Amino acid sequence: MKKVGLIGWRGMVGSVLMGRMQEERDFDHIDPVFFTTSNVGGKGPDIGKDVPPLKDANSVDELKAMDVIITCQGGDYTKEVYPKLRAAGWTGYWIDAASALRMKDEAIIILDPVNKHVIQDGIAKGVKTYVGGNCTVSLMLMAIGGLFEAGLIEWITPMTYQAASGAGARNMRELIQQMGAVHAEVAHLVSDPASAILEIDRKVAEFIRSDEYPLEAWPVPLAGNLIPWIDVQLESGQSKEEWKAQVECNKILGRSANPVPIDGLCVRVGAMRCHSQALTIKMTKDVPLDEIHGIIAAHNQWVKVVPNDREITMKELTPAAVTGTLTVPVGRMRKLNMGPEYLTAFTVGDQLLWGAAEPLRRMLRILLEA
Ligand SMILES: NC(=O)C1=CN([C@@H]2O[C@H](COP(=O)(O)OP(=O)(O)OC[C@H]3O[C@@H](n4cnc5c(N)ncnc54)[C@H](OP(=O)(O)O)[C@@H]3O)[C@@H](O)[C@H]2O)C=CC1
Ligand SMILES: N[C@@H](CC(=O)OP(=O)(O)O)C(=O)O
Repeated sequence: MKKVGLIGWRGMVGSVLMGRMQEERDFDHIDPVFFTTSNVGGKGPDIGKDVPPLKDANSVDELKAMDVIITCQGGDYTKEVYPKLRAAGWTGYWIDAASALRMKDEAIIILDPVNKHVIQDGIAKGVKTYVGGNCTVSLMLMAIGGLFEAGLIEWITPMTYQAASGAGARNMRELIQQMGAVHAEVAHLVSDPASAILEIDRKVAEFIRSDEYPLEAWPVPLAGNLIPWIDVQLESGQSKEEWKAQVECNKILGRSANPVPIDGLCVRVGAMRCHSQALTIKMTKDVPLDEIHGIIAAHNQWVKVVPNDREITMKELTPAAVTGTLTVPVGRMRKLNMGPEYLTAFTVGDQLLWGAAEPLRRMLRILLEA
């Protein structure tokens, strides 16, 4: 059995990965070795079979003994350890959730329901580095991969509504604290039917702007607010999250030399772990909506076409409905007033599952089957 080193397994993405690997019985097919940056020699997780004590995730010698390494430890760890490991002559498979290596020539971005041919080509050519894509990018491709495959996309503008989980566990906790603090500030007025709504609103607005509002993980308030900037600022005026859409999407599709233009705005909202996106798509030709539905639905087993109906949309096309599932619903599809080639769509997906953990474990399975 292949020796598979797991790093970052107790973090948020890592815990989701561990849960999925247990559900799919991935551990039956590998010899797992768990690493740590903080508790060397400690007890490994309970996965239903014996595992050795935790090994040092910074030890190149320990890591070199692995056939495959899967890491969800983060970009700083990757930047520190990966070059040393390769320089030491390690030729094993490196599977990573962090963005650090995504755009390197030696790496393939993995999303096998969309680019299994690119992955299999890579394995055949000896590529050893496989990196999960940015969450919004992977979720958009899971939703409308069929339209790309059919060559129906001329360009896309994605406008995102990204959940707190994308910023990490601390940020999720703080969002909840913020929600609670806002409520606590005006709880007595909210529970009094005779109170004036504008008085409540004024107090809430004052509180959100005050120093009392819980604000350590987030740079500015999120609950009762939104943040139209995600990640660092680039010269182009884009945020780095916005820049990733075109470069990563085209790399996943294996068409970086002839890229589909993709550009829009990324916005953080107070959802917990599901990213949503409103897409404006310029199609290469006028295709009837029912055919579009069929093309999208046939692409993979997780995408779900939601009819453009008010009741069904409100029930099925929301973060609350999708969270914790692998289903990627896409709905609100209709032709825009701009013309019959202009399609709009709205899609939602769990950013810790398809957006982070799931492509990693599926890559491991592909390697085990190769
Ligand atoms: N969050 C996201 O949406 C996405 C994240 N990613 C990538 O995955 C990386 C990891 O993200 P994420 O899982 O959110 O990071 P976490 O902060 O949850 O976990 C990272 C590491 O922190 C250490 N750690 C320290 N204290 C704790 C604690 N109390 N509980 C759990 N772990 C702790 C663990 O290392 P140790 O066991 O060695 O101490 C753990 O592996 C990111 O940096 C990013 O590169 C990719 C896609 C999406
Ligand atoms: N930046 C994403 C989360 C993330 O970790 O993305 P990436 O894997 O591209 O760094 C978000 O905030 O929602």
